[in-house]
Amino acid sequence: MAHEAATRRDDDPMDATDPIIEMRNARVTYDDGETFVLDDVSMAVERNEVVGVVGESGSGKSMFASAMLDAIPDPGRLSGEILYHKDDGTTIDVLELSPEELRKFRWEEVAMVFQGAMSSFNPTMKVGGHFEETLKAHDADVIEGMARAEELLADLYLDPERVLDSYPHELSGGMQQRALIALSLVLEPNVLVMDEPTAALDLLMQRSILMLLQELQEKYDLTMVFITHDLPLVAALADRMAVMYAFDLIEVAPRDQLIGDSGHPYTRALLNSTPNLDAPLEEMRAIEGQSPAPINVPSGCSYAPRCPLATEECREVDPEFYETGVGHSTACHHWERARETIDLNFEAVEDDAVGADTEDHA
Ligand SMILES: Nc1ncnc2c1ncn2[C@@H]1O[C@H](COP(=O)(O)OP(=O)(O)OP(=O)(O)O)[C@@H](O)[C@H]1O
Repeated sequence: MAHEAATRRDDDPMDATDPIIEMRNARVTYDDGETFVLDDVSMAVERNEVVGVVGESGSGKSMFASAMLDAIPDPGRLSGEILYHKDDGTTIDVLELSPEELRKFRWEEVAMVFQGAMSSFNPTMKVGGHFEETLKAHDADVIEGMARAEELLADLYLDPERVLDSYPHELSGGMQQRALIALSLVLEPNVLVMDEPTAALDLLMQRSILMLLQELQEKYDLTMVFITHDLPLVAALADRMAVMYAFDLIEVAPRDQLIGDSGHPYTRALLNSTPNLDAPLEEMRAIEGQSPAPINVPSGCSYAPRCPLATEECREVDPEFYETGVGHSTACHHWERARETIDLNFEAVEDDAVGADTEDHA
């Protein structure tokens, strides 16, 4: 068979030389295990890398992000293992932390920023109050911490004095979101997990924030996990990309490989359905059919009912990951045929695309 040359992988956690977070067989259920909205997901995140996680709405991206911090919204239940490797070489088993330990972990090691800053801020408290309250709650030195807050706000091209002295509603959406990113970093976490952090903002502000995140990542050696449905947006920032379909990862690869040489028919369809300035409109193709609800996930490959290459094998055997390139894992029995027969019309994203047209940060 065509794919025999590839190594079949049974070790789900993707290879990593210096992982900071390892998710092993993570599952989330809201109905005592009848259905799963995160279904046996394993992935390692390398220290200092930027991982972009993409997928259609409802594919489980938020569950993936929240699982890293054991922050699944109630009454969801998370099982599996989340390991966090500290700088000092010790390892934290996140799902075994006490509520108090978890509270510290979430700000001091791994911080999270969600879409819609407005709902994260208390509207009756000035922005400066949020920084002070956070520092006090973690027994941090407030004077030192506020100096750090000012530096972070300035890093994000905000006027620290003005922003700290403002109520959240006095700031624009883009300023609020940047203030929230500064707040999430005030306790010097190593990892920043962002779930659609720019979704509510206009295109220019999205690009601008991405450029600032890139600068922050370099300045503070951050590891970033960026969740979005907007593939071109995160492709401009990510070192590695992961694609989710039906509550599971289906492909993980270095950014350029995922965009230029993906092996999964779904990833290729996703790329071809993405609005792209370089591709003629007539080449843009919507993905036919719908992704399954948790109750209807088919057996075998969950993409098989929509896949032009599906065979009996796909309907019967859920594909493991195949190693389809260096650091490139693809959960498809027919990855070689996908590359041969499904043409791509998505042009690779220029690295400097993030910086384009972003002079006005305010
Ligand atoms: N509180 C809940 N109870 C039951 N099911 C839920 C709950 N929250 C989310 N889900 C389900 O979990 C699945 C995954 O949701 P998730 O929010 O992770 O998707 P997503 O890919 O982030 O989508 P979006 O891009 O729309 O935010 C969906 O089918 C959703 O309906």
